[in-house]
Amino acid sequence: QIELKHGSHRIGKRTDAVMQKWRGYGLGQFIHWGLYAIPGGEWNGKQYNGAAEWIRSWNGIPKSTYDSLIYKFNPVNFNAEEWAVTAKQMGARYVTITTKHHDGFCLWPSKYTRYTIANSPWKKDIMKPLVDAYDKQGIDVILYFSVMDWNHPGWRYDIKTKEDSIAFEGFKQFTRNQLLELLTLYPTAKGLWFDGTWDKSWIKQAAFADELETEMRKFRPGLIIGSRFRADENGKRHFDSNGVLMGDYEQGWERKIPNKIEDVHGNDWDCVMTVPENQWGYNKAWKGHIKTRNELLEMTAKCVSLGGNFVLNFGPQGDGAIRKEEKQLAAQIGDWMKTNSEAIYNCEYAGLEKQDWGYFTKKTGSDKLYMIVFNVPVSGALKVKLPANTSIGKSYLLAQPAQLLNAEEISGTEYFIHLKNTAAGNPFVVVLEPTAKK
Ligand SMILES: C[C@@H]1N[C@@H](C#Cc2ccccc2)[C@H](O)[C@@H]1O
Repeated sequence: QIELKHGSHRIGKRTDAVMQKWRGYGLGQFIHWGLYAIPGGEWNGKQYNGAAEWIRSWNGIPKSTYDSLIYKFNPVNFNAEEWAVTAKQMGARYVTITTKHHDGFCLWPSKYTRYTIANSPWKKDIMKPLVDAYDKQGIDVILYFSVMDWNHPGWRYDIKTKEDSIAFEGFKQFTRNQLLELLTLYPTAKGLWFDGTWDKSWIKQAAFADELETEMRKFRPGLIIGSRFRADENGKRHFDSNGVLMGDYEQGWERKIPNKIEDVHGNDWDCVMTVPENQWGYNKAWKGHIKTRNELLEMTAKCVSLGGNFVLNFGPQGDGAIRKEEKQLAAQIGDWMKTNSEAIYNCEYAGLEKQDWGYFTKKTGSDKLYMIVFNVPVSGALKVKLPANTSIGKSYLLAQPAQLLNAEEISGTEYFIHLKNTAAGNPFVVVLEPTAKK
């Protein structure tokens, strides 16, 4: 055990109601929107190969040239209600929205910089109508905030000189001011999703970041902050020098999903995922492998089966409209969720051996089990292994509860659930109501 002043301040999961609600969300929406949506992955008429929201950095655009995009930000088709209804129809229970991405452009009229929506042709606050619209749909809001801020003169990748140190002190106060400003302006926000915290300059701020996290939690009791915000005094991120999770949930699952329960170390976590391979901001070219509805449903089921949430990213266009492909996916996912969300919402890891046909989830606070089936075996028989003292009381399709399925006991703990219809097609859910063995 290494003595730490700025490591994790809690062992084990948070048990309060706010975090218990977070744990049961199952499915969320991520929104990446900002100036980068205007070029949309193109510059001087040429597609560039990186992530659309990194075009300023990876495409080597001069600061003043990129910054002048602010004068073009006038999203005439922005409709907060429409975004929130799209998320509602998809079945999202929470949304994470970029308030400020790495380029430093603020979607709210911050007092601490001119590089905000207030100085764009749009002028008006974007965050307030969004927070209100999602609140109205009963979807909890998490505010994404990039600590790394390429626009601010005080930002440094590392602190090497006295000048760096003086500049970065100013930047640290700017960061604190903006975070307290966001918590003040949008008091219904349930959490902060931090990004851009990997550079040495920030990693060296263990004490400052620890104090700031404590201050934010005092300012907004119940605030949810993930493992990506700060490092401990040895520079350890996500997990401190004793291997204990920093923050309230693991934020490392970006565009990747754990494979087995051991990978999540008994922590809360969510996976944030793009529809294309690696585009968070709007990219005009809907290119490379675009994940299908079934792929995204399987990712959702896999995340919930391993005790996490799945957060799907949307990158609205520069004019504020959500692209049609994303709207279609939201509707297709929502269609499936209409029938099957009982196996996703307020569900957790079932503690059963994974089988080839798909994923188990278990209703929190109940013994009810769900089998989310993606791969129907040619035998039509779905294998289930239960704990020794448990048998299957009832089994049926969630979509047709009246039609009981035959659960054949193969051995003391193994059963086959025999499907009546083995036609492949849509993923479906079988419900198991276990009972104690007589
Ligand atoms: C949630 C996602 N994190 C951001 C990133 C990144 C990144 C990309 C390359 C190397 C290191 C970090 C993406 O721009 C998006 O906001």
